[in-house]
Amino acid sequence: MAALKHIVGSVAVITIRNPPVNALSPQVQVSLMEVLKDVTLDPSVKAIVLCGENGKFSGGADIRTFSKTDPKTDIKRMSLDDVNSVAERSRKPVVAAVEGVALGGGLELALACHYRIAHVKARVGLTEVLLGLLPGAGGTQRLPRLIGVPAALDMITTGKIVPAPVAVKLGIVDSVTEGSAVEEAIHLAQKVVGQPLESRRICSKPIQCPPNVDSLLNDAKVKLKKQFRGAESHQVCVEAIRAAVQLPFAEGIVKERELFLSLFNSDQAKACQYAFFAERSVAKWTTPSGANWKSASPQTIRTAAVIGLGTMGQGIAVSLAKAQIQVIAVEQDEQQLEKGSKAVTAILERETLKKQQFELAHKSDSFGSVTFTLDFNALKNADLVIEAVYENMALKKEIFQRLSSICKPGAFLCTNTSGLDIDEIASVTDRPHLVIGTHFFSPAHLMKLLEVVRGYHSSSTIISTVMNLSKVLNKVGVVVDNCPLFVGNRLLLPYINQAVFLLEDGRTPEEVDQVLEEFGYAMGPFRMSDLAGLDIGWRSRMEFGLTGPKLLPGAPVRQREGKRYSPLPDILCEEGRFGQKSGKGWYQYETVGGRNAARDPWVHNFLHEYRRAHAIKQKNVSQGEILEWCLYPLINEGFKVLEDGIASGPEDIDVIYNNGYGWPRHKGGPMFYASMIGLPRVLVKLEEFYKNNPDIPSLKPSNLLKALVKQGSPPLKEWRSQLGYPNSRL
Ligand SMILES: C/C=C(\C)C(=O)SCCNC(=O)CCNC(=O)[C@H](O)C(C)(C)COP(=O)(O)OP(=O)(O)OC[C@H]1O[C@@H](n2cnc3c(N)ncnc32)[C@H](O)[C@@H]1OP(=O)(O)O
Repeated sequence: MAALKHIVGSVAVITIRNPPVNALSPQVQVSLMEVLKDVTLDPSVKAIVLCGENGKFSGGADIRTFSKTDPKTDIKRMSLDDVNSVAERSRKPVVAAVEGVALGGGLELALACHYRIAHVKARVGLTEVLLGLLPGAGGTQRLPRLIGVPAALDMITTGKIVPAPVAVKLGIVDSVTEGSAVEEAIHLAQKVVGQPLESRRICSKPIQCPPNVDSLLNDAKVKLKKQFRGAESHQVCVEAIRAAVQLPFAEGIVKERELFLSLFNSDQAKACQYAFFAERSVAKWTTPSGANWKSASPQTIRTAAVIGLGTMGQGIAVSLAKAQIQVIAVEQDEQQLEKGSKAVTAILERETLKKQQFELAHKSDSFGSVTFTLDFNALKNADLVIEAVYENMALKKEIFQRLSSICKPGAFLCTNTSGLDIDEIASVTDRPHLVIGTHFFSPAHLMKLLEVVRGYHSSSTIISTVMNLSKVLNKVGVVVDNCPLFVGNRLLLPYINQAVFLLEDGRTPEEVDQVLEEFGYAMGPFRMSDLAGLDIGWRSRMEFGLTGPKLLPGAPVRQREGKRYSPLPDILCEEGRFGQKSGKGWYQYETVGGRNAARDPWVHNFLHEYRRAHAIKQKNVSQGEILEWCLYPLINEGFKVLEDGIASGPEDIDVIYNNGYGWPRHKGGPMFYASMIGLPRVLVKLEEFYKNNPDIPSLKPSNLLKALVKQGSPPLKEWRSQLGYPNSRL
């Protein structure tokens, strides 16, 4: 039975049972319906308590069943909404005992109950929008009636999850307990037996609308359009709330259903649900040698050290402190230490304020302490060290040599690098098996992604420890193999190069950015490069002799070793245009460090002169071609990464792109996107591009892509078998 019943006095306690998160699968819904009807008819039962097994109310509808559901028949036959209305119409009081989580359909079920008691650590939210859907079991009609339109609009359109103390202030739950929510709910249920229920039925509540409700909804749509470019579900959620505002409850439910069905089978919903499971699947890492998440023994990190308090080091220190880890932050000179400590303290103060505001000053766990020091010996007690100095192999090796002699045996040594060789760094230590790459993304206290780069000798213990740490830091860790630039930046390189070639061929930064932003990227390649800093790539190209003093004399301006090369980004840097940090790059900014990119006539004039000087003929490229020209080489590199065994599956690449590179989640990730548009199309286009541009090797189609097309383009979940890995569980 998916819903169990036991009787306490005159109270029937119905427990949802579907481990691990008590998802409301169709079977659970049927079972709930039966038990609910049963107890409503049972004269000995005077009140009902609804709870979930193992301290979790419910993680919502069972997402895994969505792809197997035919919306035309299955959803109409039986839906969670039917269960909810039976609970709400019941003449016996129904109390929801919310422990753990009540998310999506879980919260919608709780909203249909007459009372809600939550454990203080419980979290609630209508998260459907993040799955490309809307709360289709009455959530869009009940929540605005319960907590008002503005608060409901915020929660429903963002999928925000709130802790119980916030939920009680908002009016979502009636009270919070530090003890057992089930006991408390039984107690309440007994107390309210016989009391009138009409005022407790949210469906009967009149909706409180602010006078400017129309403009509130319209403004929300504009804001959401900017925040979630191209994503439909956020917009449709607003329309469902508009229905709540304009229509009586029963009609609103009909409209909600209609809007829900318009999203249910969409490609965007499929992409978001794929992204959800892909994130879960990367946690279950495995290495070619057979080490895996199940058999490894992760260690708990209580004290961590950060070396280098530049932008990355600051963010990493804050991230650790926010996770209640004690941090030792080390710098090499007094001035850097003072600058770094001021920055870390300021960010931590802002984060504390945010946390307090969010939790409405409810007592909450404080952050870990951060000790700032110049003394390397202070690292001797650290469980784990993250070196975050700038990208210079010699400097990193010198630090790791010192760490070997200072750190306690067993301490884990991590290097925050975006592409340097982990094995070379590990080779200078006394413990290569305890060395690993941790590629954080800036700002490190906010960005979700952590690329965990295993070296040749990295043990399963360090991999699992860092993967566990990523969860503790509220990040998504993805294990990848060691290769130049790892996974994320390796795919980024051809994408950026292609975008720059477009400038040579006659396009402008604004035109290219617009196409990629309309596709859904948070920022186009030029805006993003300005944000990241153009000097980073420039220094690395100088290091590799592609430009600057190490460049071989006589090298053609637009070629390196016979391959097409654009010196445009180098010239910008030579002009002191490093992006936002210098107030100018591909765009101009209002001030040094400014955020608002504006068209820069200097850049346009410079591009014009450059094309004239090199006699480059302008090409007519459509918006669709700009998109394919930039994205297909990125996807192609993804296939090469899979071929090389650097990422263990397409999901890993997609999770990296969704969480670290601003890829629109509603397009699933680059590999998922390729599977949706069709591998043959990607292959044909790459072949055409490569034929016309044989001097751009990244356009040469990967063998894996060709092999998959030859096999009839199997679904993404079967690609792994081509690589010798077991197929995806998705
Ligand atoms: C219409 C649509 C309606 C009415 C809906 O309700 S849509 C679903 C809305 N619910 C959600 O968006 C919640 C999704 N789940 C989560 O946010 C989290 O899983 C959690 C907070 C519930 C638990 O987090 P955590 O403890 O970290 O565990 P995992 O995330 O690793 O999950 C454990 C396994 O449970 C599977 N899972 C989680 N939620 C669902 C679900 N709603 N349906 C099906 N399966 C779910 C998850 O995939 C993990 O399983 P494995 O992948 O490890 O096998």
